[in-house]
Amino acid sequence: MSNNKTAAPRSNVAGAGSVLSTVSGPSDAAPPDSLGDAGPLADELLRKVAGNQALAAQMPFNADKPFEYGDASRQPHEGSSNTPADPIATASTSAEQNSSAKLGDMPADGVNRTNAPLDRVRVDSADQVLTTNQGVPVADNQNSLKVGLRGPTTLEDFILREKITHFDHERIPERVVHARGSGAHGFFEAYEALTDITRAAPFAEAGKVTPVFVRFSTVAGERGSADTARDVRGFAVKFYTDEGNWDLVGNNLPVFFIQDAMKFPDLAHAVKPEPHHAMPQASSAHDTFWDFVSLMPESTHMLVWQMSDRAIPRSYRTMQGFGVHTFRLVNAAGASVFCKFHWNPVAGTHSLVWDEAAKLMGADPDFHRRDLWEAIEAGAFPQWELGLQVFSEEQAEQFEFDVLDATKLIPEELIPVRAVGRMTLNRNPDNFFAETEQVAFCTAHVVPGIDFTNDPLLQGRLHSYVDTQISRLGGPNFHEIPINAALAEVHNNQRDGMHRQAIHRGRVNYEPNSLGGGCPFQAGQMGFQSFPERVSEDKVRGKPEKFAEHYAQARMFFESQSLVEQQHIANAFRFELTRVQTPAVRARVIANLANVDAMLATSVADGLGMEVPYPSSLASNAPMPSYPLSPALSLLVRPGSTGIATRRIAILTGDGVDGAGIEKVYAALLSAGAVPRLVGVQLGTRTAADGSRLDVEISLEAGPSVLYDAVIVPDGAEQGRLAMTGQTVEFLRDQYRHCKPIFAWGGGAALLTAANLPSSLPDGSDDPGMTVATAADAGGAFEAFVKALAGHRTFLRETDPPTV
Ligand code: HEM
Repeated sequence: MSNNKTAAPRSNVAGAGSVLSTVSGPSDAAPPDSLGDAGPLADELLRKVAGNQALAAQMPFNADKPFEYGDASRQPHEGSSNTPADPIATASTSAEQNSSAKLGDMPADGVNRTNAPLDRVRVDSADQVLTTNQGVPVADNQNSLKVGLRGPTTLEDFILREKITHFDHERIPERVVHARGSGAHGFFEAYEALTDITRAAPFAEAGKVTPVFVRFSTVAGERGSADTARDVRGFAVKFYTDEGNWDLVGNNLPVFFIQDAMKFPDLAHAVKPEPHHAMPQASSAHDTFWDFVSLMPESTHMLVWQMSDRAIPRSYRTMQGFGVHTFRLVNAAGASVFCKFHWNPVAGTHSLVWDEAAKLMGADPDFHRRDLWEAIEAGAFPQWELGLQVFSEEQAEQFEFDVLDATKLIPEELIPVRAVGRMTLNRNPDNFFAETEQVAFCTAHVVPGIDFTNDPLLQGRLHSYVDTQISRLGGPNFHEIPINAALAEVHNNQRDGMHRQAIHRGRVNYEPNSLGGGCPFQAGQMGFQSFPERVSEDKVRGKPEKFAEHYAQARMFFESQSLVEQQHIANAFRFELTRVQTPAVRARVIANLANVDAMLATSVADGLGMEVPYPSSLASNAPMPSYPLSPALSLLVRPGSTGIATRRIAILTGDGVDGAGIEKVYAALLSAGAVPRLVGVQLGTRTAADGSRLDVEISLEAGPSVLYDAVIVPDGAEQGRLAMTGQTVEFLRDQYRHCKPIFAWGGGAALLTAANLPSSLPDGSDDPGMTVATAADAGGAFEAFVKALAGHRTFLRETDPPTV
């Protein structure tokens, strides 16, 4: 590496002058030759960063600038430049960039409906006098009232008693399922009017904007459990529509374990910690879960999904969402079609690998919560397209499966997904408890234009949610909690109950009446009208014949996966069943898998040291349907369109590194929206080879490999010495093992050698995720690294069992 301090800056980095001025090293330091040949991509990125003071301010090349772990600390939630005080302004900017929508357009009455229910109740206590809950100013919040300084505390001390009493009652029951979650505000914007198929308000016209609140969750773990457990993720969206709240309470998998609500309590009991010792936490890898599902072959399709990488998403931002059930859409004329709802992430579908997910549970149990929060704070607003699969009842009758069976999906190749709008999450909650914890979703919350089908799982859900919320939220009035309150006006004759907030006036709380002006009146045709489906059947307990086929779609799903995804599924079954102590349970699961795919059953059985048992008997005599492969079911077909934005990159930094080279790489990554971090053995200032100083932002101990999507090992004569620290070697080996892009230039390559990382793939071919360059070639190599980063991972590195 050249460190020519007297040379003039090279022309291709001259644009970075304003950034370079923040360097605390010698003022005559010139950019090094190594990255001077950074190439057009890096040049363009550097030009961007040079003109962007906000980015420049994030550069860690000034020893006086304090840095803390976490991006949120750089962009304070309140009043940050990325979080305008008026979220409508944010929404406008974002929407204008993404479409022709006019989100700034307020209704004629000028009411900001996006935040109205929350604005009413926001409290900011800064610079205010401390009071009791009765508004009495508190003179001393440090000392209780005593008889003498060393005497007993008086019962009279109402200030102490009020404070402690409130504290004693601060916890409410957690959700019986989906207890662990994270929420965000945003808006949905329709691409076009869908009035031909539904009168639902969000689809009334192109560009129509509807505020939303979204809560993502895991299912099995308790409220304080880790985010990256292998689990289904909840994906619940509350649309605050002009005609009341519509809750689309979905998951990130399009099918479910069971067909009938009757079995839901059993399913939840089986997967939750076992009742005698309350273990394991947030894990399906235990006997009671697999015992139950092995006896419920209808769960087989869902199990293959749950063992897939979809159950360990990289981020909430990179997972799909599904309404799961078949719903009805109804237009103003009363005509109805069936519909399945899909959310497709603009950032693409990306997942963790299991070893990484397991390590993340310790390294950062809040990994997904933090990721969502930081992305929104940083202005990288997560987005999803809403897609509809619309089909008629006549079409449904032709399908080989029953659309009322939630263990089946409709292949996209059979009914295409039509993109109808986009959801953007652009504001974090102000208060976790008030918003994310108290939000109450319910499948029964539909609006005119959306209706139910007879799916027996959905029908049970219609009851369950409000029922549980009455106990979780302490009575029947939780619809008045601001996060749950409709933006549409609410008028009815319901009164009283625990925690009633509204003060209804007048003597009339019944209808019809003549004393209150007859109000509120019924809306008739304007109101919600259930679709008048004709039903004429015997009352029975049972299921239709098509519900009895449990394996064909599981086979379609498995065989539509790429080889690496198939291997991950087999490995996940092996892991979970290895944790199962009862051999008969393992055998039953594999007997069910034998009906899905022989390779899958054999692979899992091999992994458990078992023979493949005889396939379990089928519940239906009808021939098993044979579905064509459905390529849309692979995660790999949705790379997304946000490039490397929000990816986290560790730059291993020791003394004697190529300081100017690091600075250029850092600037280029920042400019592309990525999140580079200088990672070192410990915090403090490092002196680069050119004498400039670099502030290590996080230590290897506090910022282990799993927190990063990629690693860069810059040039430096002493970089190889970093390998003397076990943490560095572990860091690099985990990056390699988790198939992440690795970029080293110049002396940095010595560290890869010291960590014993293979230089080629197991089959001997070049590893596209491993970019090693001489100092002179580093610029071009950086582009290759960025390409690998956009491609996420190099799964071809994987061996089973791992050799690294
Ligand atoms: C009969 C079947 C089901 C029953 C009885 C049931 C019941 C429940 C209950 C009691 C809760 C806690 C609600 C609360 O305390 O606010 C819940 C949460 C949730 N359920 Fe279900 N569930 C069922 C099936 C499903 C299915 C099939 C899906 C996905 C399509 C789903 C998605 C969710 C989600 C996303 C949440 C969390 C909502 C939030 O973030 O607050 N559930 N479920």
